[in-house]
Amino acid sequence: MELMDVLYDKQSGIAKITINRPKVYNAFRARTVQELIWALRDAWDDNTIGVVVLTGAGDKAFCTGGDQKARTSDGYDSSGGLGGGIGLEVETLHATIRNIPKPVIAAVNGYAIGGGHVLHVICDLTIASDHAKFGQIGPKVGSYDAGYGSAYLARIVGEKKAREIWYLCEQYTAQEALAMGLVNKVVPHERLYDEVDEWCEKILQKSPTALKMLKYSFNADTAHIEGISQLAMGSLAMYYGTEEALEGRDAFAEKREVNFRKFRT
Ligand SMILES: CC(C)(COP(=O)(O)OP(=O)(O)OC[C@H]1O[C@@H](n2cnc3c(N)ncnc32)[C@H](O)[C@@H]1OP(=O)(O)O)[C@@H](O)C(=O)NCCC(=O)NCCSC(=O)CCC(=O)c1ccccc1C(=O)O
Repeated sequence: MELMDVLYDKQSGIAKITINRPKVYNAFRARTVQELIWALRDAWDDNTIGVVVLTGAGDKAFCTGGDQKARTSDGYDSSGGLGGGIGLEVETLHATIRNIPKPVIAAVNGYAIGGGHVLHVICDLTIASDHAKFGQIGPKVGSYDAGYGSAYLARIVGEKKAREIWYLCEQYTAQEALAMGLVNKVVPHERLYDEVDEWCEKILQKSPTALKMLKYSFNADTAHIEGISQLAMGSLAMYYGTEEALEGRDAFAEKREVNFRKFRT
């Protein structure tokens, strides 16, 4: 597959996948999602690869979720990919990160917001730069991920915190994320990739079959969330066409205050 939105590099047992759309803070469009799935599948099939690193290009962002500028009145512009319900094959991307039988490390180099936050949540491990910021933003921009974004997040940070994250849509510092168990380690920004390499080296010294079975065991306990995710994305596809959701999208595009009060009648 010709890669336009993603950089993909394989070296010494490590597959590094970089979302490369820094102008939009590494937001993903349909094509980006397809390329991410392709790269993950390549790493899955390649027996020389023992660990996968997911990160974002530049200094500002890991990933800020769906590209709001590619959002039409019935979901995201799907012209660059298979599309489906919401115009992005996000369910397949999530399932691929979950099911690839190798650890996936999120190297969070900046904002991990919205659907970008969900990506790091699903990864096996997260190492964060000390200037990374974390949060969900869907209810502010007329969107939600009520699959892994809510149910699996609650497994990680607990029900109260997960509800706070979604209901208030605040941003959290890397240290706050560490305190709530959302990330494994915080390092000075300039050390991020050295630290990630060290974690990869430690993983590469371990038995691949043991790691694979452990990953499947961890996954089994939350496997039902895949079904919730399909329902969530199906409902999201219907929600995206509503005036309420479009108000969120338009307010972001027009850089103005959102007005959801009119929908509370
Ligand atoms: C990340 C911000 C908080 C950073 O703010 P700030 O530092 O002030 O920078 P900005 O000037 O806002 O941004 C710089 C530049 O980048 C553009 N940009 C940033 N994010 C996006 C984006 N997601 N899409 C398109 N463009 C983006 C921004 O417009 C600026 O460019 P200009 O040319 O100067 O205008 C802030 O940027 C921010 O809040 N971004 C919005 C993030 C967002 O709305 N993401 C989608 C959230 S939807 C969600 O959370 C739930 C849904 C979900 O998880 C999901 C599930 C399934 C499919 C898709 C999604 C999904 O994520 O939509």
